[in-house]
Amino acid sequence: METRPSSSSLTPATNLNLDRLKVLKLLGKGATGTVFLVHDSVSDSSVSSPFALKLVDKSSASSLRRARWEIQILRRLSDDTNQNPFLPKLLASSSESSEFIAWALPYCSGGDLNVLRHRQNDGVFSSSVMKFYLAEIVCALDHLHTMGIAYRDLKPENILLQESGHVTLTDFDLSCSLNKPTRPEFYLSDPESDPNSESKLSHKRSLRIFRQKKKKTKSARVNPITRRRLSFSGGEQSNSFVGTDEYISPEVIRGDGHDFAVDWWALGVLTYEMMYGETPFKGRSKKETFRNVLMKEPEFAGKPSELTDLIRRLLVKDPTKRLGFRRGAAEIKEHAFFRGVRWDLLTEVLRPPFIPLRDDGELTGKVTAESGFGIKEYFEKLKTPPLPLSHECPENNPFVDF
Ligand SMILES: Nc1ncnc2c1ncn2[C@@H]1O[C@H](COP(=O)(O)OP(=O)(O)OP(=O)(O)O)[C@@H](O)[C@H]1O
Repeated sequence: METRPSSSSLTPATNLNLDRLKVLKLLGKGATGTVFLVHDSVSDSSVSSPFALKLVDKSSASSLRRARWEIQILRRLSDDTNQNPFLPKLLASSSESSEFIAWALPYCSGGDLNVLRHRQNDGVFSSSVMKFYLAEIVCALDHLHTMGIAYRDLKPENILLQESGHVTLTDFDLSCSLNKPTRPEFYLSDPESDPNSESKLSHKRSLRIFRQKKKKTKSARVNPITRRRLSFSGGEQSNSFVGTDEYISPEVIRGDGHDFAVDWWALGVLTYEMMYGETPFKGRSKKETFRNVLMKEPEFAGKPSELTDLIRRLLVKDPTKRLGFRRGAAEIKEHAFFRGVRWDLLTEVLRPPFIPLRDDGELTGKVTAESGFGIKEYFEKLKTPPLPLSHECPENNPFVDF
């Protein structure tokens, strides 16, 4: 009998049976969850449709709360009749076992934008590559904001590349539900001001000099800051203290209450990092980073350009004066840097700058249905002391990344 591919037959209503899933690979580990590439050993024994499975250990009450919230957001995104191509779909979730809460997502085989940036010459993207990724990210944020969701965790590590080379935002546990802004101009698309700046980039040359002037500091941006006050949903603003140090906005640090404009601030930080290979406000400590976010203006190497103008307008400390505050994504889409982008045709017309190589062997060769580990077995194994190195065979051992 022909077996049905697993991920294509999953729906958000499907109840995943964790006992049938086999781990092919560890995809990542964040502050709350562990993400595996898995396949269903019964319905997909030939490993034709593997998918990503995020597992969260239920022993931490806050992780559990955040996991349930993330599933709720993903379900909303999946139920939306007008699905956005740059946001993930919930494929299925498992009924909660005593130990885990788990859900399935489409596998993004291209890794994340942080890894991709480090593979570039000088560790930065060209302006045209940035335009492609930023346009897709703006579309994804626009869609979330239209649904009343502030994302609040934009950073390169959370921007994954699909097999097609297009982006997908991931990790929604810090997002929150807000009422849509009541200011009427938010819904207008009237670009009375054109924030154009005509000068050209002489970017890479000045980048080296600029970097020499800056001190190197250690990266500490994996763990989101814990909430001061839990508020997943509420009114027009949220007061919770969330985000990753270098991406956090001034209004969040001040505890002023914040809204969708925090995502446009983070877009400014992201754009800066894609351009210069480092974030604009990073200090030697969290305290110094926060002081910089509140007080320091971003430094730009080289001549002013449309790109630096965009960043400058996004990194305005006062959220009410920030690009995107008044009319949302429309203001950003109208910026000169995005001139020529066909926003309605992003998925069809543009050829993504990088297409992940399809490594079939990775999925079906070295680790097969027979050799894949069960989820529970995987975690059990982690609790036992490792074998001496001489007994390990790294090529076939999916635990090596741990
Ligand atoms: N659908 C996917 N396809 C491929 N890799 C994925 C997928 N989802 C997540 N990952 C990988 O797993 C990592 C951790 O996932 P995620 O960010 O959702 O976990 P988290 O515990 O919520 O992280 P954080 O510490 O940022 O809150 C990601 O950075 C990415 O490398």
